[in-house]
Amino acid sequence: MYGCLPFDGSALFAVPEMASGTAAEPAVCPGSEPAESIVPACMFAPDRGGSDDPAGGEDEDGEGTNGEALDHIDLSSKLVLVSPTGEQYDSLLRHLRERLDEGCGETIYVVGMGSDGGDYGLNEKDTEASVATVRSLCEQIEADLILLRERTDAGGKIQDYLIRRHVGEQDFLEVRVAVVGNVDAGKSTLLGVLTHGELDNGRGFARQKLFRHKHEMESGRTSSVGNDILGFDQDGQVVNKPDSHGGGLDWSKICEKSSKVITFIDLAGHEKYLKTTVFGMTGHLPDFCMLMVGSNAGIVGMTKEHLGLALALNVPVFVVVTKIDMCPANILQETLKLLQRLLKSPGCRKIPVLVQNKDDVVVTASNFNSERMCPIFQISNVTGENMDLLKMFLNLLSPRTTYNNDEPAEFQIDDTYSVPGVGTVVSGTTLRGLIRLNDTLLLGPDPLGVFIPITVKSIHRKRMPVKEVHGGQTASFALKKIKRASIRKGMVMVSPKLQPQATWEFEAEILVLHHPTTISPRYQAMVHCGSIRQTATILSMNKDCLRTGDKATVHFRFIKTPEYLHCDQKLVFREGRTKAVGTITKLLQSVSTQAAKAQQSKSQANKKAFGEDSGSAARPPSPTAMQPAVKSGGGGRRRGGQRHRGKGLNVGTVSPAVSAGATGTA
Ligand SMILES: Nc1nc2c(ncn2[C@@H]2O[C@H](COP(=O)(O)OP(=O)(O)OP(=O)(O)O)[C@@H](O)[C@H]2O)c(=O)[nH]1
Repeated sequence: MYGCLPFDGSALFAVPEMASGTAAEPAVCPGSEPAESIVPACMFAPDRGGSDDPAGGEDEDGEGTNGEALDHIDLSSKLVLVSPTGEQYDSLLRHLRERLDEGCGETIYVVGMGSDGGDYGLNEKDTEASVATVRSLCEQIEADLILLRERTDAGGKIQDYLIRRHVGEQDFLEVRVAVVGNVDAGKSTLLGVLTHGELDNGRGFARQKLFRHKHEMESGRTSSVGNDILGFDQDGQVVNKPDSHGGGLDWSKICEKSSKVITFIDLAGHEKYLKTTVFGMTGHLPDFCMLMVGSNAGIVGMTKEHLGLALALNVPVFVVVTKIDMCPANILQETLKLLQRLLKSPGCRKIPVLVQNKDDVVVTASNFNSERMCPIFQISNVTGENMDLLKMFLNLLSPRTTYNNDEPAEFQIDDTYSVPGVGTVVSGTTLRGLIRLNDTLLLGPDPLGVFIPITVKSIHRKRMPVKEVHGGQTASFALKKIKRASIRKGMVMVSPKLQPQATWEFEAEILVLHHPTTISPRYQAMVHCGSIRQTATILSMNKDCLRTGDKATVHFRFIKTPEYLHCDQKLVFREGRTKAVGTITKLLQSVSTQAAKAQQSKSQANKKAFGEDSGSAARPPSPTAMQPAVKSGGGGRRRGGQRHRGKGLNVGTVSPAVSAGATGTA
């Protein structure tokens, strides 16, 4: 299970040693002088062939430059686009369609390169003919063709194009980028500069536009999960136009004009707000993580912590080094050197790549999904240096979640609101499937594990009313006849076809990243899993105790309410400085829907009998009513994630009984 984590322990949380052979050390490109041996982007250019790719990353599926080699029709020559036969044309069309599906509607297409070992590059006439073929393919698919870069090789011209499928007038591609980094790294400032198009003054001017709470305004620190959007039109130009009076942004206008919208999930840098940062990383499902590092401060504070979190959750990371306007050259070099050591260390195993020009942007963006590459930008929010490279890179990022409208719908709730005149509104992310206006979904689980039918009365995407949303898109729904108080973060709305069940207990394979002493059964800490955030107790594990760096199979139980979980979901288990990451492997005690409903009717009948107010309905069940023997230890978790001493939790008797009697498990 851990094979899939690009992580081998707590190495990130100690001062990293110089990487010893974790990544190839290719020669530095002439003309570039990056710090020590940061890999120049040209090492990733497709024209170097697979064998000397420092990522060891020849195309996993054996495809050539434009994905040709999969069927029996030979498309390997660079000349195939010049004048393809009918069969070749159909095959090219099919492959392009597949690639657009994989890339959620986008792909980078290279003209003038084959995979048959011949010289790269085409003469003027062949280039023109090839581009005409690609243009015709794009017309068939209803996609735009945008030239990204042109270069020459032995055989002539090579051109890289962005092919982007047309989206409906109200539609746009959505990419979510989590913004993390230590306090003062310049996160909010960069977002202010990107989304409002005005440079900073070095004294907090740009970030003022983003602060959401009064105390943030006063302290200058981000405490909440903030969302900011940056729209790009078909040609990759930024469409954000702040209001000339208040400086605000009209999200609907941005979305209307955009073919791609980047949503930044601005997360707090201060350790005090780590809980919110973890929630943002797990609950808001970022496609990518932008790790910000102040060039003058270097790798300090929460930098490693945030990087570790992104790695544990398998979110590809790129780094933005800020404040290069005020940083002496030697300090900047030192920061880059430490950064590359950290990225190449055994705990990370990334390949740092310095992005210095537009070519580098194209190369890094087209290879970024490999997860091992880590592009590094050096920018100034004050002078705007290299901001164009960062914007170009953002425009080339494609969402990582592919969606299939035929799958049953699942929507995870990460926030709730009471909107005057509208009622209860829930916001979150559509994990899969398609949700349309007036669809009936099941909302839950409530504290008894029950899901109730609910009709979607209105849908908003980025504050814009829409008729449907699909997998990978965030949205908010107005819900009728339900109180905000009865909905909590972590609940879901799913298609009735899924027959959802809530789970009290689950098994996960975890890796302890850091713990000051040892973790043993009865230890309690906060489980973050998707938008679920609830304390859970360790009931048992396959080792006596766990220390930093240990892996184990652990049996957890939520202390308050059952949750809707899936196998293979990633989780973070944390309390103070203790951190573990893992993957759910088994759902152990799901709530039987019938039993939960019976319990619900019983409690409603009791309430009527005793004349109780309906507001008190949602009380968590006594665990003994739902399953054998677990007591919550007298009401909830103790502070500080301490082990529960004493009688409250009879682990010895619970575990075997639960495992054996796990009826209705998934
Ligand atoms: N000279 C210079 N100053 C910058 C740059 N980027 C940010 N600053 C300044 O650095 C300070 C901190 O920036 P913030 O954007 O608040 O930092 P942050 O990472 O969002 O901090 P938290 O919200 O607390 O996590 C502000 O005074 C900015 O004006 C830059 O590129 N150059």
